[in-house]
Amino acid sequence: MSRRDERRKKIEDAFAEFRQAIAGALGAASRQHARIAVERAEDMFELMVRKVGIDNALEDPALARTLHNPVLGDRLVRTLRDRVEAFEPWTRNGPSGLERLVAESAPGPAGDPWESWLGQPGTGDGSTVPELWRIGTAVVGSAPQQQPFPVAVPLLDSAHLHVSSTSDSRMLADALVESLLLRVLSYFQPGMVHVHVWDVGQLTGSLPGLYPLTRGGLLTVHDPARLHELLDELSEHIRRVHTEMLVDGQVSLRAVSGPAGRRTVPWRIAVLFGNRAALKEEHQQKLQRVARNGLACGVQLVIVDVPVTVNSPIETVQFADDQTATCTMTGKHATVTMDPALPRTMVPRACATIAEALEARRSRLGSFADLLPAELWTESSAAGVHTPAGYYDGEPVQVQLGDASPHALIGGPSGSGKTNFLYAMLGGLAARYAPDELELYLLDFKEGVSFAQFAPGRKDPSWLPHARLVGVNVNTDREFGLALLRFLADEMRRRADAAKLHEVTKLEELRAEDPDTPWPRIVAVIDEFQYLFAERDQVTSQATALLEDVARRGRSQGIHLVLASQDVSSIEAFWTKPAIFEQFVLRIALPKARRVLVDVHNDAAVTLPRWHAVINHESGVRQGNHLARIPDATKRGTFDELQVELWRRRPAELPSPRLFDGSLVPKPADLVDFQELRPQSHTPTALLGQVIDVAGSAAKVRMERAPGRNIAVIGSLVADAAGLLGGAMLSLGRQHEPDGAAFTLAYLVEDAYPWVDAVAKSLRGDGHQVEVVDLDGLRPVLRRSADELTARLASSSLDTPALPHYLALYGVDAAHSALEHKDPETRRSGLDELRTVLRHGPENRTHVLGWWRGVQRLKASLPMGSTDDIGPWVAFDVQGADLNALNSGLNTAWSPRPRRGLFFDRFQHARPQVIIPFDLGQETP
Ligand SMILES: Nc1ncnc2c1ncn2[C@@H]1O[C@H](COP(=O)(O)OP(=O)(O)OP(=O)(O)O)[C@@H](O)[C@H]1O
Repeated sequence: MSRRDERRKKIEDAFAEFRQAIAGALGAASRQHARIAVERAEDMFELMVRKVGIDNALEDPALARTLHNPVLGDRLVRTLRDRVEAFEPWTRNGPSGLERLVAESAPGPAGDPWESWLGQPGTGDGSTVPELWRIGTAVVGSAPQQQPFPVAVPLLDSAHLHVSSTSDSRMLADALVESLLLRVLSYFQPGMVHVHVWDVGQLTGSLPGLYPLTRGGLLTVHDPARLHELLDELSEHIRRVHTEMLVDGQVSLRAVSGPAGRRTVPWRIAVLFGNRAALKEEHQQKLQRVARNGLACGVQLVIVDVPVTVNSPIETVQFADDQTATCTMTGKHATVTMDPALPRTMVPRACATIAEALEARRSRLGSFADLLPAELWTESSAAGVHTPAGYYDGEPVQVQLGDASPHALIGGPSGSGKTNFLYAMLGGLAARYAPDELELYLLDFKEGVSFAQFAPGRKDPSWLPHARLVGVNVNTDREFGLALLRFLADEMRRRADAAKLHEVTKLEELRAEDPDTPWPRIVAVIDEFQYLFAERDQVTSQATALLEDVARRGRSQGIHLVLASQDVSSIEAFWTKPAIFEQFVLRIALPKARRVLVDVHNDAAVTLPRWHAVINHESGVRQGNHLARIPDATKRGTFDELQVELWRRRPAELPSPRLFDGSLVPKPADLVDFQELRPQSHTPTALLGQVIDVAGSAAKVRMERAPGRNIAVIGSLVADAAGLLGGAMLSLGRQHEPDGAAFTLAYLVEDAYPWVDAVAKSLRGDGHQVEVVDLDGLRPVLRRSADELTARLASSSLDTPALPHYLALYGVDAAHSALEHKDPETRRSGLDELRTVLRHGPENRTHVLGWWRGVQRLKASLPMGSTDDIGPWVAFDVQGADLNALNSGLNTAWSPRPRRGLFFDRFQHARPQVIIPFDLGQETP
């Protein structure tokens, strides 16, 4: 073989080898390709099956052949196995777990089949609210086993409900809403849920089965053209809840009622049926506002076929044409089948039963006893006090005194029931708050004894443990109102000081910072308060200033005023004092009350039926009106029984309330100040009667060794003067040991003798030396005293202690003519001697306590009419102008009134004060 052939063969072999190699390579590649192609097809198959879901794939006719391709068998098995694995926890626990959960979260009518509850009125009082409400059952279509599980949705405080349907499934949507409403209505006590229905298409027709509820006011059907009215009504309700209930920073009604509290404001469920067309923009906005704020205020929306977007929790149920539904609660993979609709004939019957039960409840509820809590004295007054005072539609209507409504104004003509209202309110409060949480100061200017019940009485020894002061018959003693206001202002300052010390500003904070000190809220009631402002005088101007102070600053110190009046003009006068009036946020108008509410725009009181009241926590504007029927709280077996029960529970150490009865005149021994007098070495104090103050203190004059420490009583009536002089002498007697002082009693008018005699006997009974003289005997007494004093003055023995000597002269002016007579030897008259005693006596412990029957008569006894020697005086039936002659510049506007004296001690007082002289037991002549 030529070298050339040889080379060619090599080349050909090489090519053959190459081709073989190529062929081999190509063959391998195509095999590889075929394998990859099969694998890819299997992957694609698996992907597709997983994507459409194995359950769908199995049912898809287009896939039927592919699924039976043996090549893909493995993948199918793997997918099926994976699905079983993936669903395993769900299959094991899901449906049964949900069953359990729904049973727990949707108890009773919220979740049970209708057979067990439909037709029976509910009993829930709102203290517990089911978290879920059952609507049907669902299955997860993609699950290996189609185990059904219950489906329930959140409602009421938790979420609104949005239902959308197609025209074929709308009936199901209606049935769903009806079932849910009946579940809710049958869960709670009748009256706790009010339903509003609006249907864009029809005035009647939607939810016809619920119509019997309209009878009890539980269902309101709204005009299709007036959606705005319904939405405004709901907004107004939300606003009210915010202003009246969520006043102390709570965020929702649920938070206000607390974990165990009964709901006092009924839920409002508004059902809106649309036609899938969008609402007008204006309605959209209103609806969104209601949706946003409603849940916290017990307003629930159920929106059917109204396209909305709302920015608040909302549950959606979407019906498909095939009558199944999906809902947000279960997600789109679960297919929900609604529970069957409630039996058509039973729904109206069930609703009628609910309405009847409500009516029965309304007629049953509403007595005084219903105002009281199940347990007495359990509430804290830290943030304020509240109580129902009446009923509207069988639901309690609350009154509140707290930061938001600090003070109350009550108005109504005579006989309209103001006193009864006060009893209802005070009963409710006293039953809720223990006496260390709430103190009451009760003052009635009316003649009569409407508050006397609260204090211990002769027949009924019980008293209201919260009452610290009860004032009755104070009609002319306006000073007593002043004293109460002054006491409140002082207490307010004391609280403000304590708050400052703890670096807080409000009572609530002070209580938290200082838990060991009782800081009760104080409610001060003044019935017929207009008497306080009855005259143009100092009492009125002081009362106005004090009232303004307490009204403005009492709010933060837990001091609340409740003022009642039947008098329109007094309330009108109040309007002219806006600084005061504006603080009276709580207004209570009884039938025909005028000017208590905002007059022009709020005439609700005019048409108010008997025994009703408008309770308004918004300064009387119309939107704030709450009508309430007030139970009889004054008949036997109401407040009186409660008081006995509370009295039995009172803490042992609690003192009875101080009773101020304007018709009573105290005996010396009635006053604590008198009881506490003991013999002592320091300056004695004469008690002249009772000051008009909250503590019931005595009017006191310290009998110092100083010029002017005599006491003058001016007036025409012996009873007044004798009560005063006698009380003073008896009180002085208690401060000296027997024989530690000399007492002279001179009756210079006959009428005074019985009093003088009684006082003398009493003093002698205590072991004192008492000299009793008549007109004739006075002169020697004066002479002796004057001589003694002159001698002491001359002998510079001024500092050696003299025996105290008290001369009570009854009717000094009656002795004038006798005293004017001059002694032929000494050329001194009795008057001269009297003047000597008045001038020099006090420094030597000789004090004159004299009664003159007029200012001029008194001045006639004094040298040149100078009143220097008379420090303290008490005037009875003397006009203010005459008194100015005693102390120029005093400018006293004093209108005399029976058994009251005006007391002034220029060394002690800035202005005179009214006192009640003692009753010394003598018949008034
Ligand atoms: N809610 C009520 N239910 C039944 N009776 C009532 C009710 N309210 C008041 N009464 C009765 O009406 C009468 C007058 O009531 P009350 O004394 O409370 O009125 P008032 O406005 O305080 O009148 P006044 O100012 O003249 O004292 C009383 O006999 C009382 O028992």
